[in-house]
Amino acid sequence: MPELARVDGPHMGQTQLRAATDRRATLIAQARPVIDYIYSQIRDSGCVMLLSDENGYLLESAGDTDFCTRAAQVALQPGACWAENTRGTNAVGTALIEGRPIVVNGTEHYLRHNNFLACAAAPLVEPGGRMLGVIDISCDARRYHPHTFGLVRAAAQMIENRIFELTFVNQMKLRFHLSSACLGSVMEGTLALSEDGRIIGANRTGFHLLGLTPADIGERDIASALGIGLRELLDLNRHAQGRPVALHRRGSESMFIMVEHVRPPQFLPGNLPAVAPKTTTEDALGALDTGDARVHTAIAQARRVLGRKVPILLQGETGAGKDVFARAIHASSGRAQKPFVAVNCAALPESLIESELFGHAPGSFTGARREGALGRIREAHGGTLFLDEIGDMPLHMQTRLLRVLEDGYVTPIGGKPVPVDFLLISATHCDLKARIGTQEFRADLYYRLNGLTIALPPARERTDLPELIERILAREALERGDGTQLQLAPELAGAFARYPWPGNLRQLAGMLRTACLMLDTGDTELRLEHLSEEAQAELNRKHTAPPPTARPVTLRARADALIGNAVAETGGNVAAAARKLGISRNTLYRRLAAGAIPPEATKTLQPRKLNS
Ligand SMILES: Nc1ncnc2c1ncn2[C@@H]1O[C@H](COP(=O)(O)OP(=O)(O)OP(=O)(O)O)[C@@H](O)[C@H]1O
Repeated sequence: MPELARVDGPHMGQTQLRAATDRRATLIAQARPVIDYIYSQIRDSGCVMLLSDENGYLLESAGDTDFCTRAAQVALQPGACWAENTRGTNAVGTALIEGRPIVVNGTEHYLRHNNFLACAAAPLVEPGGRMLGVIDISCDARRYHPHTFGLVRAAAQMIENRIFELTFVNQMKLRFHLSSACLGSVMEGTLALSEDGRIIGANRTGFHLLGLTPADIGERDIASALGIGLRELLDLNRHAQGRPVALHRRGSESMFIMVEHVRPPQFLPGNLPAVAPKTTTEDALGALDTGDARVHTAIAQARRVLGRKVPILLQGETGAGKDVFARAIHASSGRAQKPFVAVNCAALPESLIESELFGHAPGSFTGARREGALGRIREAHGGTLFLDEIGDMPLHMQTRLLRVLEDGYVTPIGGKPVPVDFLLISATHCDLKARIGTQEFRADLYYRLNGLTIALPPARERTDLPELIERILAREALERGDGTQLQLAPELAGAFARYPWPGNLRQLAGMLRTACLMLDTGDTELRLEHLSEEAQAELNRKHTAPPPTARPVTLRARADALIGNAVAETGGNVAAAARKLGISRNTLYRRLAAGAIPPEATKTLQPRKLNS
């Protein structure tokens, strides 16, 4: 029998434990209901159920008082570390190391004083393959029943499935199993699919049933995995009207499938649907609920995590309202009285971003402020940190940010680590997964930011433009000081309905603001003539049908053409072109750098402007 090594491994104090649980808020929020449910089935059988983090620190427990008292004597309780390198072979630590479910019974424990335990544990892995922690059921070795191993594996699968659903809440999902009875159960395989049928995520059963590996995610499409294309799959599913469909595969067993395809209602130019009834909720998030189904879903998602420290990733095109949405989350949360600190990662020069974000100690480097600087992260302490354009954060800053998010401490340049507490909301207009693929963005940071992804629709797809316009006009009227409700003339309303709004709500709000300024005193109707000449031409250009073309025109090509026109028309003045398009200069620079520029406009651009 091995000698008794260290009786006590590392143990966190109450404050550290609180900080550690705050950092794993998403994991705990998804694990807690499962722990409560499974424990309710095994209560009074002399056991404890435990959740550990990815380092083996126990975070949560639910157990029978008598057994918990015995377990506490060997530190089997929240705060203690059960990593294999501190306590030798044990279920939590060994499951972490081996990455598979395991039972460690009685004398199989390395430490003699743990030999009275029987522990079954299963690792928890997030959709991207990163280890999140372990779920464990421990009891007295004399009372161990093999069923416990099945229970703990089922619990792990339930938790992983919950995390999967949260991660891909807005994506099309394919649910499948070899048995139709397993569809809708914890055993079903699930794939998250992009609109063009690429596999962007899979749960554990999904990987197993289709023989996928993490390297397939983002690479393979549904046709290569299941032998049926997306269109065919959707057709089959439509005909099945909610019933499972049997898919006969050559050389493999038949599979039962169901597609969950939540497609938002489309904005039909010139045919505005009726506006949904106004919300009666008066809080900041409720005020954004102006009748669009996708925005309504986004608000409902945000509400679900209000009050919990779940990092939120806002996704949407430039000007779609991410900043406004982030502020509304903050204002509706319990942190509303604390600071809301917004940082535009694309706007910060790379040389300043480190001290701006993390702060610096007095006199820590040449050029530093003598009194030092707190840094934006610490300024957000107690409140919300909003990292806009997170996709543009330099890689080495991503590493530092990841550390802050993992440790809950920020280390100013030349200073010591300081604990920080903030709700993190980040926003991006770009496809972070694609940036992970090109190694411009860290996958582990992506998963850390993405406790919940909320997608905001572009203006052209919103079904509530009339309502939004009404709100913006009401605000303008208030600012004018007369409070009279302004209206759009039918001709202008029609032009707005047909226009695709490349600059999204920013462009819409900008146009309305200019028009309001042009109104004569006493006039309450906005007409085309109140818009700038540029805006009128822009709206008119969209009235005319695009010239017939042999090749299909992609959205990207249309956007590039608009950008090219704007740059050409402003004689290469990037700031003016960005204003005209209603997008930020940074976005314009990015698109120009990506080649969104016709040769004739290139001649007019001055290099200084591109680099400024
Ligand atoms: N719900 C809304 N109601 C009315 N106006 C809105 C709304 N959301 C956004 N806007 C208008 O659009 C402008 C741009 O919004 P916001 O800055 O939130 O967009 P964004 O997605 O963060 O853009 P970027 O990616 O460029 O930072 C706002 O200043 C406001 O005028």
